[in-house]
Amino acid sequence: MADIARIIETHGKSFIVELDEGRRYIATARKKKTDYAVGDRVEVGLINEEQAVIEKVLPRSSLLYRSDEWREKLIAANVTQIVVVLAAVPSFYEELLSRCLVAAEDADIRALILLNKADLPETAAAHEVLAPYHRLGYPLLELSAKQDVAPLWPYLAGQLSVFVGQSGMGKSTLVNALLPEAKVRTNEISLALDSGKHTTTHATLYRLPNGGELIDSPGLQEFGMRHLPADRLAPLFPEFRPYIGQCRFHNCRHDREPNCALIAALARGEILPQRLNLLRKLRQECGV
Ligand SMILES: Nc1nc2c(ncn2[C@@H]2O[C@H](COP(=O)(O)OP(=O)(O)OP(=O)(O)O)[C@@H](O)[C@H]2O)c(=O)[nH]1
Ligand SMILES: [Zn+2]
Repeated sequence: MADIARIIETHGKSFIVELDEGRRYIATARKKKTDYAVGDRVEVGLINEEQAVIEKVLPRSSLLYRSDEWREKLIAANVTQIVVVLAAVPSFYEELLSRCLVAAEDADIRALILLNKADLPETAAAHEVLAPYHRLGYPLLELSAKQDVAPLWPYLAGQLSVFVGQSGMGKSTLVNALLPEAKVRTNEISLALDSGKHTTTHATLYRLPNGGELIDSPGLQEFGMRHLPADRLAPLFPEFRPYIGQCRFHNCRHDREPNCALIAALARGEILPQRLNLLRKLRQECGV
């Protein structure tokens, strides 16, 4: 009978899987075309004390992935929350945040906007930029990973959270502060699996002392969403939902059409220009 395990680390085509009782194995996929993500529950065949083969993936409650022109890349499976780590310095891409929020809506999971480096004086200006997103209904938490991560604990309890962020936002500092036994980060198996590669691009799942779990994913610079059908995009912006179906043309691109409900809402100051622009951009990326 096959054993059920969870993927807790991904290293390219190699994985570390953990059985429910806690035993860990290095695993590879039976099939050539691997499409597994950290957080996936999988059926495995055990080869010996250290190695296993992944036979198949079990149904996922959620899946986060990104796609550019050429390929799709899985970010994490079965997560219940995406934590977008931002900081005032270096500056962050507001559009990347918005894309993460759209991805969270699509995956039907929570999103938390985390403004790190609150000890820096530039944080007040960054907070101003983020306040409109908070008004859309997304929680916004300000803290300093270097000083105190305690305010974050209540948000993580009972959730499987994936931390995403651009390089330099302090994601590693944050994860290390949440995991006092940070030596797990550089366990020997992981180092062996990464050897010979220029960068460590792996994602890792950690258990937190308060019952939550977190996935530390590689730095995110781009978030392509070509996989989303154009007609499904607008509802992923919660503040656009009241206007959907109100445009004159049912296939409105919300671009230059007359009697577009979103353009009218923008003119009345009811929606943000950068959000409508992102919707248009995502539609264009889909080729519509
Ligand atoms: N002032 C201040 N600096 C911080 C804080 N958290 C992290 N930093 C600094 O920000 C820089 C980047 O932190 P990292 O944790 O390496 O950032 P990262 O997001 O993991 O970036 P990559 O490793 O490039 O993916 C480091 O110099 C940290 O010391 C904070 O709360 N306050
Ligand atoms: Zn329209």
